Amino acid sequence: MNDSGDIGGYCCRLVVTVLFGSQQKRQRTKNVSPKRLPLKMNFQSHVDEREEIQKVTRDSIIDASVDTLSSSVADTSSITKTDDTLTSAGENIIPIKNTDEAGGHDGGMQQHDGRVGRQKFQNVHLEDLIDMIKNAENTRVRALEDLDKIISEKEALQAEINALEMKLAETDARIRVAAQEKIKTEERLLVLEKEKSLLEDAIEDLEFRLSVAQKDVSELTKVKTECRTLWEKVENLQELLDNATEQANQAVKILEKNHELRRKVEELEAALEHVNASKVSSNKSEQYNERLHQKIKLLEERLKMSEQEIQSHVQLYRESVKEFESTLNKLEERDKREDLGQPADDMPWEFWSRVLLSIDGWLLEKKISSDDAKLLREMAWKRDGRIRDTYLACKGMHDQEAVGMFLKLVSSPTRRGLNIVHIAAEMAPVAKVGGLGDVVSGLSKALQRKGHLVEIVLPKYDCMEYERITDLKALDVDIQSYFDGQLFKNKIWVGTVEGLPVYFIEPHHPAKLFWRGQLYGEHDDFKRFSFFSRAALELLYQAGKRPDIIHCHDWQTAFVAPLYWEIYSTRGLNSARICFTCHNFEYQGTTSASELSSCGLDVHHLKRPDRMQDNSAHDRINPTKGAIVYSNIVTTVSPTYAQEVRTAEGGHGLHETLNTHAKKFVGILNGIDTDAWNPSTDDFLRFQYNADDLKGKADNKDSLRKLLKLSSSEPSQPMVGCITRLVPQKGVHLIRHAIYRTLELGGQFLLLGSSPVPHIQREFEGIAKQFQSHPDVRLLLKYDEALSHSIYAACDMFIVPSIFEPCGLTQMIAMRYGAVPIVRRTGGLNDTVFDVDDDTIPFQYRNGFTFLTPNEEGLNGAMERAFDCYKNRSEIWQQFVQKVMRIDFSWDSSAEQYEELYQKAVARARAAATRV
Ligand SMILES: Nc1ncnc2c1ncn2[C@@H]1O[C@H](COP(=O)(O)OP(=O)(O)O)[C@@H](O)[C@H]1O
Repeated sequence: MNDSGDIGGYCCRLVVTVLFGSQQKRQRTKNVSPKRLPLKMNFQSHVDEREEIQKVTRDSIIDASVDTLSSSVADTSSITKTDDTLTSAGENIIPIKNTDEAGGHDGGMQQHDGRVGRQKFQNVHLEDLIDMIKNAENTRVRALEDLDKIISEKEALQAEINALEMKLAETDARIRVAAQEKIKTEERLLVLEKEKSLLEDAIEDLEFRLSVAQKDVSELTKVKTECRTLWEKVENLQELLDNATEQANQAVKILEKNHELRRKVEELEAALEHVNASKVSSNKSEQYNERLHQKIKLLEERLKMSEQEIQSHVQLYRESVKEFESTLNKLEERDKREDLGQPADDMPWEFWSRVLLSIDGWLLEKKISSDDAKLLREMAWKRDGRIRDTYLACKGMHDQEAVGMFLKLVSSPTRRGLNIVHIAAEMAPVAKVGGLGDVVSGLSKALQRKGHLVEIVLPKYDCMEYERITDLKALDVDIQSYFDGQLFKNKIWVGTVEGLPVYFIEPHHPAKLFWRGQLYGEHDDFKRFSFFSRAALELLYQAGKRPDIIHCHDWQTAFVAPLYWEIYSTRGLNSARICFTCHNFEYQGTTSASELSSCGLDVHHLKRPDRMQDNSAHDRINPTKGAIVYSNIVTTVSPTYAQEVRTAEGGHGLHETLNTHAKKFVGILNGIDTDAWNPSTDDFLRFQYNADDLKGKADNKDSLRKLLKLSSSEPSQPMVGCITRLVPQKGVHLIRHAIYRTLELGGQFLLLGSSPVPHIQREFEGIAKQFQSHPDVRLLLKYDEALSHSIYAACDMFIVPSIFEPCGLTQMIAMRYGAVPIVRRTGGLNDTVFDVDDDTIPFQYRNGFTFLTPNEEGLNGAMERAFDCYKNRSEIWQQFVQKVMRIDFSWDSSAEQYEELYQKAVARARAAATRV
């Protein structure tokens, strides 16, 4: 068993050796690239290889069998030697026995190999031999079977290789096709690029045509706008014509009066003659005679004056008619051209050259001034449509007439918007104490929207809201202005506030005039603001500005009016007309006369009853009075207040002055800045809301209650608000009473305000302390813009119980935020709030609760009616809230009235200039 097993093991090793060798070869074959070996050669090598393997295997087996047989036969006792013998049968067989032993016997074994084999062979039994041969034969058969398997595997691999080579060939072919296609694609690409560049050219061409078309459209729009402007002009002129007709009627009346006067003179002369004839020589008759002469003289003077007046009316009338006709002519011309569809810039260059030559000709012939010629030339260079229209309209006219038409282009009041400069001490939101600040910015914004150039000059206070000024910067220039006999430097800062251009003046004055931590209330306010007024005019003068209107406000800048006419107009700053608005006649800025000279005004010249002397204290001067006397337009902030101040009770001593200047005095109701005061966009509010959706209002009320630690147990508990300066004018005793009355009526009360009057401030501090942890009352004695917005939004009712009120803004703001006003019927309150129960007022205008008598009973009545409606007729109240929120309190219509006043003043000035 052992022997056969050994031989079997040997044969197995042999097969393993053969397989191993063949596998190595297979691996080598696999690694050969089919590309490098041609297909035929490859196949041949496999055949050869197969034969070689079969041969080698056969030989090896036979040799091995014989050798093994020999060695087995030679030494059956010593099986260990078999391994040494086997080593010589094949290089690939690994000896199992110790190699040292094997090595030691190597040489000797080879020498006597055959001899020993034969000896062994003779000793072997035949049966064993046959078994061995059989075994060897079996092994050989198995080896051959394995070989066949290997060969068939190899063939399969070869087939795979062949298939891969086929695929490779196919891929090569595809690559070739693809290369050809690539060439074709490149050709197509070239064609497409050509097409693209053609398309680009076409697009460029189209864009060019589009831009031309857009230009045409914009020209058309321009023409339309101009047409609209011209129609507006016609309307204006129609108005002028109406005015002029009225003036003419007046002139006729004056003429009639004149006739009457002349008749009387004649009668008197006749009487005189009669007296002379009767030769009465008594003293009495002489005196009578004298008086008659004086009367005649007086009457003749009056006659002369009224004739002059008539002349000026007639002159104005003629000018208006002429202007009207010329505008009409222009319009007709334009209409004709527009009918022909002529575009605005369609005039050939030849045309513009002719226009320029005409202007030059008139200049050389001294028919127009060089300034006018410059302006007209500039218009012609710019191919201005107006100069083209005028030129066309002048065809066939005499030179004189044509020149007149052209000059109107450079002096026409409707030629452009006005340049309006406000000089003021306040401007919301950067420097605001009260309504004045709101008016300056609100009116300016509205005028700016109407196309006017509006600029504002303010002092540069240290305590301004600087973060509300955009692009604030100091100019690299100092403006020197006169004060107290010397020149002081002023640094000029510029920046925009609410989109308006603002100049801030910072005086380099040792008294640090505007570094006081507050706008007003300083002991030297007169000095501070007279300095500022002068510096502001100096700025306009040195900047070479030619404003049409300089608008000054309240006594702080009232000095501007006399300074302008007494000093600056004679220096050349004379293009403007002065408008003065008094926001409150209670504050007039009177002071001892000597102080006036500091700003350069001549006290002796001005301290006169008809100029700046105060009407009650004759040793004092009154800047407000000075502005009334020296301004071309004087306004106040509501029609009712304008009436009130013309009475002895309401005029604060200026009623006579106002009556003397009644012709130029008018009350125009303030508006409110509806952008700044808008509950649907107000950033100060936690919840925005509008008339159609009032939920936000209730939410604001709730949130403010929590903020101020007021009771919020009853959401519908009415809240009454009041935001005000605490000064006697505002009815402080009624405000105080309203707090208690509100509690009695079951409401909550909120007061935001502070007082410049120490005893009032103290009194309210006491009340605030009393209610400091009350669930229904809170007094906030400070100025707080953000909080004011929250209070307007949270309140259901708002009280303004003023003793007098020039206009009042808080009632209008309150209504815009849905708080129903309870006000005293005075001044602007009378013009803005109409009682719900007043049958004399059309229903649609009724918007609040009013009372007339400024006492507790009066206020109680209005408050009780308001509470009753709120509590018992909630649906009506809701509608009421929506109604007041929708009222238009914008500046639009008020700005229009100012605009009209400005235009008329400017037109009068120009008419006067042409007469001169
Ligand atoms: N304490 C305050 N905090 C915030 N704003 C106030 C305060 N007092 C008044 N205002 C605001 O000042 C303006 C008052 O204008 P107005 O009613 O014309 O009164 P006046 O100009 O007489 O002070 C309003 O815009 C009001 O909201």
